This record gives sequence, structure tokens and C-alpha cells, in this order.
Amino acid sequence: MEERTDSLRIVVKVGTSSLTHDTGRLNLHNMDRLARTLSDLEGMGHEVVLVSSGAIGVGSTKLGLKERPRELRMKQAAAAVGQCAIMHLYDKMFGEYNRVVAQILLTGEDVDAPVRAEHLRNTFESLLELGIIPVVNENDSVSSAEIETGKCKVLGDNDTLSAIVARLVKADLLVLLSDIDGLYDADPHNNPAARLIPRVDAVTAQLRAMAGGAGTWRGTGGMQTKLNAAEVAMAAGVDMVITNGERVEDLYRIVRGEAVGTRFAGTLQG
Ligand SMILES: Nc1ncnc2c1ncn2[C@@H]1O[C@H](COP(=O)(O)OP(=O)(O)O)[C@@H](O)[C@H]1O
Ligand SMILES: N[C@@H](CCC(=O)OP(=O)(O)O)C(=O)O
Repeated sequence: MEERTDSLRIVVKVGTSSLTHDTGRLNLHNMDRLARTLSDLEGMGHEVVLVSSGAIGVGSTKLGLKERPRELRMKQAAAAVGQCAIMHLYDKMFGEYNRVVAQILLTGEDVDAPVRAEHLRNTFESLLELGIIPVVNENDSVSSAEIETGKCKVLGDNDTLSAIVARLVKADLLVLLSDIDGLYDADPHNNPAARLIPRVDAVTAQLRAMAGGAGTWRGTGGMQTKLNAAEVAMAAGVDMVITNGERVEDLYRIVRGEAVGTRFAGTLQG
């Protein structure tokens, strides 16, 4: 495999399960390692966009709710509280590494409407030009179809959102940090003999049959939404890698083109 040394534009998506403990409280260790690694990659000359979930989960915990709310308006209230808490921490943590972050909250319409999408693209370009790390999430407090049903035409989950962002900014690479090492031929939580699939060249019906839903109460889409993301990314010529958020330092190896997790081949490889 050819080693890459040039500067890449990278979109990294981190899920709620990597940002929080099983208790629902923030996983400060993971967040700090993420901030440190992404800051370092930016220092190496790469451009970095972070797509971060966690607003509803973190907000629910901060509000003292016993479980993730079921009612839409409560989810939206929790997201408003959680988003603020998460950004506060990112601002502090990235600040420790001398980096500036910016918040971008999106709904389906924002990327669907050409004029809004153009504004959005310009904003991303300006932020990246300034060396700022944009932190993106769904605008959960104003969108509804997205959180409620996951059936929105454009968005619906942060896996797909991250692929749409990667396509919008013409990224070289999209990395999904999950609570698992990659795509297996069956859900390892139900099948201990499941084997990791290191490389995917096309999302087929056979592959879809291997992908199940979320593994924990904190995750939402599972592998199904990651395959949706892969389809969007691959069609746009963007390589996508699924890897474990517990080993965020693997990002260094991934940008060098090394085999880590599951790589969905876009443009980086022949
Ligand atoms: N074929 C599969 N390979 C790997 N994981 C799978 C598969 N099918 C379902 N899963 C589940 O997907 C989960 C990861 O997705 P999710 O729960 O949404 O977490 P995250 O938001 O951290 O990515 C895994 O913990 C696993 O239980
Ligand atoms: N936008 C929502 C999360 C949506 C989502 O896809 O969550 P996850 O499966 O944890 O990546 C939030 O911030 O809570």
C-alpha cells in the first residue's frame, strides 16, 4: 500500500458512545485524546473537520434524566443543553493545544438548498483557511424528522451527516470513530466468531445483510447508517474508514494510508 505524506482534508466523526461512559457522563479522557490528536494532525498540515454527536446524551445526563428522553421536545431541549456543554469542553480542550474551534449546526435543508449549501461551503473554506477546526452536529433543537424518525431525505444521523459534510467540503478522507474496530461480517456483540472486513469496494446487498443496528443505548445508527454514509462518501470519491474511538491515535496511521479498521475505498487507493 502506498504511503501518503501530503496534506489531507479530513472529516472525523465521533459518536456518543466514544464521548461518554456507560453512566452517561462525559468520557473526558477520550475527548482530550481526540482534541490532542486532531490538533496535532492540524499542526502536521492537514485540514480537520470534526463531526461530533453527543448533544442529546450529554444533555440528558446534565438534566438528571434517568434515560434518553422519548418525547421529541424533550430530546430537543436535552440537545440544546448538551450541545452547549460539549462545545464548552471542546473549546477548552482544543484551546489547551492552541487551537480554535467553531460550531456549525446543520439541518437537512441547509445542505439541500443550493444557496444555503454555497454559504456553508464558503464558511467551511474560510474557517479551514484560518486554521480553525469546525465542529459540526445536527441542529437537533430545530430539526424534527431527523431525530424522531431518522427518515429525513438528506440527514437523519451523524454518520450520514459526516459523509454529506465530507462531500460538501470535498474531503480526501472521512473517518468514523465508533465503539467497535470496524465492519464485521456479523454484529460481534451477538456473534463472537464475527470477522473484521478490512476493505470494502462496494456497498452490496450482501454487505447490508451483515450490518445491524446500534450496539448500546447510547449509539443510534449502528452499522446500517455507516453503510449509508459509505455510499455517500464513496460516490463522492471520498475514502471512508471505520475504526475504534478508543484508539484515536490510529488516526496517524490512517492518514498515512495504513490498513486500520474497515476502509471503504474512494479515491485514495487504486
Ligand atoms: N456487522 C457489524 N459489524 C460491526 N458492528 C456492528 C455490526 N452490526 C451491528 N453492529 C453494531 O454497531 C455498533 C456501532 O454503532 P453505534 O452503536 O451507532 O455506535 P457509534 O455511534 O459509536 O458508532 C457496534 O457496537 C455493534 O454492536
Ligand atoms: N445529533 C445527535 C446524535 C445523532 C447520532 O447519530 O448519534 P451517534 O449514533 O452517537 O453518532 C446528538 O448530538 O445527540
